[in-house]
Amino acid sequence: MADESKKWVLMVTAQTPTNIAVIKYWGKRDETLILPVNDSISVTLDPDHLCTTTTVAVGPSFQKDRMWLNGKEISLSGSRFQNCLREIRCRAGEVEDEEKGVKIGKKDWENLYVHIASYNNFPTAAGLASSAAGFACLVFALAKLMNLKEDQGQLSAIARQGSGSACRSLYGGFVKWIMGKDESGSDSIAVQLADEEHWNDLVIIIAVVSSRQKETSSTSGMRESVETSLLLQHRAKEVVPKRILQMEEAIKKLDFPSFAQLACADSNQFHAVCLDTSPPIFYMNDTSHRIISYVEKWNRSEGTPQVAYTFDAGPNAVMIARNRNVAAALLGKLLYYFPPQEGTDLNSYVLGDKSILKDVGIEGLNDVESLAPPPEVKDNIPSQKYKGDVSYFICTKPGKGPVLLSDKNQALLDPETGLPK
Ligand SMILES: Nc1ncnc2c1ncn2[C@@H]1O[C@H](COP(=O)(O)OP(=O)(O)OP(=O)(O)O)[C@@H](O)[C@H]1O
Ligand SMILES: C[C@@](O)(CCOP(=O)(O)OP(=O)(O)O)CC(=O)O
Repeated sequence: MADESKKWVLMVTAQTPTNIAVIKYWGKRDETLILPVNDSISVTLDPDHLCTTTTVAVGPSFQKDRMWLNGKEISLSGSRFQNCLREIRCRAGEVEDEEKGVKIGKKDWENLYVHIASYNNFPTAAGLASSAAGFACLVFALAKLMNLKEDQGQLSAIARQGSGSACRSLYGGFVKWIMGKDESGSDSIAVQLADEEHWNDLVIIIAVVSSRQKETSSTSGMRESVETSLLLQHRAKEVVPKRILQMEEAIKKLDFPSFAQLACADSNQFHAVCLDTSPPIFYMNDTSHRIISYVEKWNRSEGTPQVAYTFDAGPNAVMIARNRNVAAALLGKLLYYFPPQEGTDLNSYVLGDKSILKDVGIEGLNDVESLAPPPEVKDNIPSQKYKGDVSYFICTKPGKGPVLLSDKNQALLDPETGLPK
């Protein structure tokens, strides 16, 4: 290794997307290694709208491993962080930086500490899978810094040990997490089914539903389901294996009706498993249920599915529209039912790809107020509005996998000190 009295810091910055499962992971067969009871399939979301940026650094002056999340120092003592760090360190390779005169041998990594700074461009722990993007980014960035020779699949097996769903964020587009059979977990990895260009008609609208922080984390919720739900056993053994094959086929053929039918059914079954858990777990709320009814009614009135919905362990709705025209119509309907609270401006109510607003013909709040009631419900139920029940919407699309950011200005750590900027 280079002269330790010399001050040097080597850094890598990466950006990693989050993902939403369309066939859900719910239940572990091994809690420590995070091995699931069934395969799952997800769509990676566009990192322009939802992503984690992480800078990792190494330097001889660092006294211990440290991490800052969204500007605040957090502890790395938890077993999930420790497992990821251990798995990466033991695979670290040689690194040479001629410019800085630094040479790090394989063995040197055991005596070097890392600094990690990470930033989520969306709310952390709000049910938007920050842990998925976060752990995937941590593993991806450290693997680059430490020159791991492992391929993306092997990296996904390390990210999996931070948070199960994180393994799917190592790729863009459509991703399958293969549950694997091996007790070591070596075959429980993510693979890409299709890249983000494959089905580029799809548009995704997320309704972030107002709620208190969730009472049951995914980790403890799925543990309770494994212990008490018979439906979970049936789902993992009989239902998901068939659905996985059908979903793969639907994605391959760009078959939206099948895709939507499978995604909605799987989300509903996952929430049924939560209800079948003792004591029952309620992740969705009245707003979530309303959104399901609106989408179901609209799909039925059109004769073929226009929009798929899916809900993770929380009340937020993720809606996947078959194309941009449908997404614009969907956003119009959603804004009709869930207008913003007084004092909220449109700019902070619709986030992400705001250009869809123009397609709906909405330029300001006045236009939202004058939206016509969706025709499919006019005669059936009074079209009541639920002002303030949605915190905000995010318009996005399927996106790419992790990338390295070479622009030094995007680094979150100071290149001289290795401390947050
Ligand atoms: N950028 C990040 N880097 C590393 N770890 C992160 C990052 N962001 C979040 N995490 C980890 O994930 C935890 C939050 O996970 P949690 O499952 O509670 O919320 P979520 O992933 O946002 O929501 P959900 O799992 O319901 O979709 C944080 O406490 C932290 O440990
Ligand atoms: C409902 C889900 O979002 C559950 C995600 O669970 P996590 O990956 O957050 O759980 P841990 O592995 O315990 O960290 C479905 C999914 O993403 O497949």
